Amino acid sequence: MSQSHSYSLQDVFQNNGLNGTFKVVSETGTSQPKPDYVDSSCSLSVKNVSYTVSEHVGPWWDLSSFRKKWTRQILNQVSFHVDSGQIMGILGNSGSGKTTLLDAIAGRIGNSGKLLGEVFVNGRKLKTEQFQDCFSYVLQSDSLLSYLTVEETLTYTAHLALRKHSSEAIRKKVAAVMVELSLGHVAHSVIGGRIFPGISGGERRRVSIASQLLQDPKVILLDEPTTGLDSMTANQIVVLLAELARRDRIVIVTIHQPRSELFRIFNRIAIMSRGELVFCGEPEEMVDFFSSCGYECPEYCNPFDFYVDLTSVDTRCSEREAATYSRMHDITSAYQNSEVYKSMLGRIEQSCQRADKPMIPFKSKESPSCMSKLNVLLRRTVRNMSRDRMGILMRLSQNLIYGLFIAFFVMKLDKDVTKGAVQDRIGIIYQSMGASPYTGMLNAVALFPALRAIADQESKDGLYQKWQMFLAYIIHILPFSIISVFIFTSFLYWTVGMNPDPVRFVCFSAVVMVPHIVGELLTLVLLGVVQDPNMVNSGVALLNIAGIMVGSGFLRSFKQMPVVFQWLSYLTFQKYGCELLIVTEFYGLNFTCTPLAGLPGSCLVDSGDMIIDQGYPGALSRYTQDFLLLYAFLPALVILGIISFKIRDHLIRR
Ligand SMILES: Nc1ncnc2c1ncn2[C@@H]1O[C@H](COP(=O)(O)OP(=O)(O)OP(=O)(O)O)[C@@H](O)[C@H]1O
Repeated sequence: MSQSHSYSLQDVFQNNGLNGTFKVVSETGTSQPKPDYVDSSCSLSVKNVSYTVSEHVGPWWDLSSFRKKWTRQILNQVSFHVDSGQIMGILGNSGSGKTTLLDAIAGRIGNSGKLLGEVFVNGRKLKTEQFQDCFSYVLQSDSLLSYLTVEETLTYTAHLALRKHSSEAIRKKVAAVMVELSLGHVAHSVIGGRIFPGISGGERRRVSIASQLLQDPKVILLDEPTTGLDSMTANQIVVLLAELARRDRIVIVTIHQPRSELFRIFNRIAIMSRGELVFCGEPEEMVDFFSSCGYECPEYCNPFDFYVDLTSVDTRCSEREAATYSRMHDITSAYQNSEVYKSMLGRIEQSCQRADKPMIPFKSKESPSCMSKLNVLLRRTVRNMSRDRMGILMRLSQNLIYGLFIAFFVMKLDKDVTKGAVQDRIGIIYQSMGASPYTGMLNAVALFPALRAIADQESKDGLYQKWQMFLAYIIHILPFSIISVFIFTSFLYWTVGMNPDPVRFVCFSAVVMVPHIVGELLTLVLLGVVQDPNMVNSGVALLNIAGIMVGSGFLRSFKQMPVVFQWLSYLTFQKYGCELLIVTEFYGLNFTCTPLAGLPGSCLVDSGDMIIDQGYPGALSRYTQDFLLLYAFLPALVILGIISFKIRDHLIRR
């Protein structure tokens, strides 16, 4: 049943007679009558949800104990019932299982453990594939693009979620959601990030909630929405959530220890400890229940703090642990024998037994086609990046800066063999092939993890799949990669005086482009399956070092290499790239020589063709083939990336 009036903290304090200090015992009788939600348009029942995981007994280096496993109970027979129009707060100390319970309800728990129990919406049992379409889930951390405005953020999300809506309808929807969450005044402000200011933390939280509201969910789950906010802002967020609930929705929110003013904001309060529901009921029922157990909340004491402390298990020493565990256990048993518990079980049965069960209210899900999603993701990523001046500057200049180092070091290439004509040219080729992947890698590590976090969340919301974000990212970096490599090669090639043939310059640039893009692609592929960007950094660096060692033929000629390395060299892009650059630079080049006194044979090499024949026999005839094989690494890595991000779907649970 929806109610039209809105709440503010002030209203709540006044309605409840709460003027700063909290008097639990004397206030219980004066509470306002709760609305009757029995005929609500939606109900959520959670029945006997348990979750267990197997854990190794010992560390991995102690094999005998590592092989043994023990079962850990994370959730134990949790049941509760909520009707629409209600907000339920799940309280509990850290590690009590609040987030796991929310994940279990939302169907996001993954398959690392064993999940038992059932979730019903309107008395109908949810099937596995229905969870995502039924619940909206706001995670503890906001994953938003820093350079977009609030309005843009919501508009792009709406475009990803709602296909059948026209642009005008989406504009109206976004405007309505912004009004509902009081975001109108910051509609054109950028979200902001760690290095530049944007909207406040509370406003960011509201944008995250607004993104979920675009699909008109009936059930909204929020994990710690007040974490990291000052208490005033935290209270405002909870009041706002209560307001959303009053508009015919179910809101379930985990919260550490809210301020006492919020006591009557919640229609249901659940307290968790060690994976068990120690209590779940209305605030007044909670006070009565704990009083009947002999634990009266002292006057002027925050009841949330008091009851959570009372039911927590203190693990600081074994005696305290035994005593507090026993107390928690006694309270849980008392709750399971209480009228509150029985009446809650009755409501679950009532909603499941109803003959005229309403349909399950799914979120609006008119998802666009794969290409349209890719288009929206691409536009969103480009818009975000176009405002990141430092990011663009970094992308465009890093190769050039590297080119400056080389040019400054080499200065001018000589034709005289004894003055480094061969060695300096090979050095430039080695540096161009060996260092370009690093700049690509640095870009990906700096820019992609933020997008990956957003893709993780939005793919869980069913907006698109993670690999689509990967593709959008690749497409949007391509022009930057091409321009940045051309700036690098244009400067280096002509400054140091490489082979002065424009066609060769284009070939040189086209070859150097590949290691740069491969470095970025390889990093993205690994970022799909490895969470830690530092590990990815090290992995790509090592792969690149190994590749240039085996593939270039500079450190050891191919003829001298053990056969296994000769075969391995065919798997490296450096083999084809170096061979191409050697031919591009050395073919048809004639050297001069000033014989060095006391060094007979210093003038043995007189042409570039000799370098090719001796180090890379047949390279000239393989020129086109080498180009094709080099460029084949790009689509191969794109396909690997798609596979990697599909694997990520199974790896990332929350
Ligand atoms: N898949 C899992 N494997 C092993 N342990 C797990 C798994 N999921 C959760 N846990 C453990 O279950 C306990 C409850 O975790 P959960 O994140 O639900 O707690 P919480 O109440 O939300 O804590 P906090 O308030 O600190 O976020 C923790 O000790 C956590 O380490």
